[in-house]
Amino acid sequence: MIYDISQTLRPGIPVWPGDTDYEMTETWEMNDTCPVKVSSLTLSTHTGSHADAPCHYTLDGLDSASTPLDTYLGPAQVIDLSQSVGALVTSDDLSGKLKDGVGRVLLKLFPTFPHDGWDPAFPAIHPETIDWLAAREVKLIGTDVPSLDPQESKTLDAHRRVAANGLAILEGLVLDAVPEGVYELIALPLKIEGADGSPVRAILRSL
Ligand SMILES: Nc1ccccc1C(=O)C[C@H](N)C(=O)O
Ligand SMILES: [Zn+2]
Ligand SMILES: [Zn+2]
Repeated sequence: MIYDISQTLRPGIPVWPGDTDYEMTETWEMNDTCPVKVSSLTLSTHTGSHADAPCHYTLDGLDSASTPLDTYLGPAQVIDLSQSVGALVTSDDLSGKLKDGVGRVLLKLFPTFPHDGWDPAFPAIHPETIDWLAAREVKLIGTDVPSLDPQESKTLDAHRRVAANGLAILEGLVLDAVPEGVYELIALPLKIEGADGSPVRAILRSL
């Protein structure tokens, strides 16, 4: 079975406060003299379900065109913390839940994904949790919230620990319909030179 865990990119999709609104413009219209329809897109690199690139949070970090592809392909464990999580996910929240050797963890923190709204107080990840996951061979952390750090964070402590441990990040996933378990994750960033992030079409395939 395939679970589509991607937000729909559409006019009005909620974006980070102050960031670029999503817009699609028709540049060619199909008609009697024009055989094609062609559009152009304006959007933030962090719109919807996306992969952060290291250069988003680290000076001289890799861009979306350079991040290793295999990180975004392979076994991933979905863990639902939405009924118990506080402001920050701690390793206590994950203790006893992490299956050995899966390598990718997708954390469901929203009880229901807010498709039409923005929750500025979304749960985030305690920086020590990143070190705890990295110590257990996790190389990708994904979540349904729009950032690993709280919205008001200026120090991006969780992102800093991701950089220190060389993990990959997926944010803005939609996990409402996915039962907890291990799946095959496919969520490749676009090959955009210089980009600090990229929308992904994220899916989970039953193993
Ligand atoms: N668009 C922004 C503008 C300014 C600061 C953060 C954002 C974010 O979108 C957060 C991002 N998704 C992150 O990786 O944490
Ligand atoms: Zn992001
Ligand atoms: Zn991020």
